[in-house]
Amino acid sequence: MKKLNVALVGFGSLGQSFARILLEKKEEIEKEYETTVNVVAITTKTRGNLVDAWGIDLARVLKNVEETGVFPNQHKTVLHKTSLEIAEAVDYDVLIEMTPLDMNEGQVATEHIMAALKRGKHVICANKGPLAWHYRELMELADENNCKLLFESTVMDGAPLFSLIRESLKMCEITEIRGILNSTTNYILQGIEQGKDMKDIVSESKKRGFIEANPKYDVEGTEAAAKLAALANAVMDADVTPDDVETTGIENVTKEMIDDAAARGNVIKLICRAYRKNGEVILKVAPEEVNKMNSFAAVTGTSLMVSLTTDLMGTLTIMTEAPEVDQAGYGIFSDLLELVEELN
Ligand SMILES: NC(=O)C1=CN([C@@H]2O[C@H](COP(=O)(O)OP(=O)(O)OC[C@H]3O[C@@H](n4cnc5c(N)ncnc54)[C@H](OP(=O)(O)O)[C@@H]3O)[C@@H](O)[C@H]2O)C=CC1
Ligand SMILES: N[C@@H](CC=O)C(=O)O
Repeated sequence: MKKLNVALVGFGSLGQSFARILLEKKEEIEKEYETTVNVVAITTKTRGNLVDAWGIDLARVLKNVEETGVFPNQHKTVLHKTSLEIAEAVDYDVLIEMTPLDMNEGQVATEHIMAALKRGKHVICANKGPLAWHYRELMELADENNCKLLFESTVMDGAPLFSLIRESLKMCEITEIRGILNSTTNYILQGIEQGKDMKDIVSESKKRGFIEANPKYDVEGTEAAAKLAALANAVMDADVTPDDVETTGIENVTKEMIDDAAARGNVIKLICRAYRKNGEVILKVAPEEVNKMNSFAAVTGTSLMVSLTTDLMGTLTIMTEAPEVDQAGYGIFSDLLELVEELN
């Protein structure tokens, strides 16, 4: 049986969701790929870190964290080491980056990823910040060190967006992107329409785990801008950052505006757009009125949709219906399976 050692950097909603999927499918991976996936490190900001070269008892850790919020004391808790030190020193094969989005140039996540790639370790990244600010640099570093940097869950949660483009749109040039890329704002807009209070919607989104650690990033459109920049860098060969995205959030959208739009046969959606103009990639995130007959109007709740306009395959639209954090967990799991297959 081969062994794949994994380090989880961040163990919040997404880290725990991925851990549950890994536990559920562990035996199936062993049967199908003759590979056992071992979690050898889990790091957090405030709960300390776990490191165990023999493999952490993930079921026990999950149970403890779910029930008490802290790690079980049977495991060695390494309090003195930061995530970066662990990324630099622990013996793992794959680092999975799941710390919160930070609009300060995607740090500290970018440092975690660089530390891993420099050591020749593969990386799965759920945090869009590093790709939004440092995509080219990170891909070059991965190439130089013969490593993979995969990031399926950064945009559209676990929907196969990047893998579809990679595997099934070969040699297609993507000339335009139009999407609803942020679940939280889509959910909030629907809540406002139903007369709910913004504070209640935000606290429900927290419980369900899809809102950012800093909810302002969702509401003010910056999370969507980071996703759009990451997507444009990865699939349009752009070299942009979220600072290049003209961004307006939904903080000023009122029930009156939504009702007025409805009277005109429209709904308000936070729309992300990227397109080429005179060789430059233009990026915009803003609330727009969308006709009720348009497919984007049917994207309700946490659902997401992206339309890719291509030179060879026309326009292709992908939608993920009512995703929750577990669909993002699956995005990480699918990246992990790609690595398991590759290393087999
Ligand atoms: N939730 C979702 O539906 C989705 C999330 N994502 C992305 O995945 C990432 C994680 O999201 P989510 O799990 O919801 O976030 P959470 O806020 O629930 O969890 C973040 C985790 O990262 C830890 N952390 C924070 N700062 C550091 C640091 N400097 N070093 C090490 N660990 C740190 C936190 O520690 P502590 O436990 O001490 O707080 C926590 O364990 C984000 O970038 C998000 O944008 C992507 C797709 C969907
Ligand atoms: N906060 C994000 C979570 C996924 O990336 C969203 O609401 O879409």
